Amino acid sequence: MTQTMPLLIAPSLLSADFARLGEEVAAIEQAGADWLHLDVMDGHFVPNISFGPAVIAALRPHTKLPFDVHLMIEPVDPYLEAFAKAGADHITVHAEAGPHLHRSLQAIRALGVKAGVSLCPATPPEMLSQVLDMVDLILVMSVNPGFGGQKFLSSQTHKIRTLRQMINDSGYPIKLAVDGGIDAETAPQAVAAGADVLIAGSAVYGKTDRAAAIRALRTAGAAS
Ligand SMILES: O=C(CO)[C@@H](O)[C@H](O)COP(=O)(O)O
Repeated sequence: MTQTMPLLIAPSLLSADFARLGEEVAAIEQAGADWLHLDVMDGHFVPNISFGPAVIAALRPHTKLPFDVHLMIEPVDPYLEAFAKAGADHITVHAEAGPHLHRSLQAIRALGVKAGVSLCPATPPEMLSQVLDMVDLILVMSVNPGFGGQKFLSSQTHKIRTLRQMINDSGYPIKLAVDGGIDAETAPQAVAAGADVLIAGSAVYGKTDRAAAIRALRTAGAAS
């Protein structure tokens, strides 16, 4: 499939140097990123703990990039307001976290934030058929959530394709993001299947020249 939508690159802060987060955020804007992806992990929904709203609020003055906050936490509803106040532009929740996805999406939009929903590798795309009118972003996990640096699961390309079709059929302007194991080798598969946002941790923050890493992803995506 030829990419006709603008391809957005969202580096994941999870692979940044946590001792220098303010500088790492500013540097990625300079390097040409479109969004900053912030992975929030609770040690319960996923087997890792990252950071919470206080860190996000502290980083907000360091960049004008949209903050794409991915909540891998359960429960999620009690924390939505805190992440909106911290400066999130998008809040993505997991369909598997529950208890009521519809209610969570309503709450995110009521806070004036764009609403996203993410699917783990084992979750079928049809789970989203009843909420397409309520989402601005769908995030397909192409690894099991919890850690950076894992291998891209090619099995997820079929799901990306199905979701692209569902989005096009719906007529809603929903972004389709892919997250996990994205690099210049795997980006073409994700984009060819219909992704228009590439989230990448180690392939950007893991490199010394982040601008070159972002360009490499754009070039790879455009070549799909
Ligand atoms: O949400 C997650 C992991 O749970 C991702 O955002 C990873 O942080 C992506 O890292 P790489 O696979 O690109 O290194």
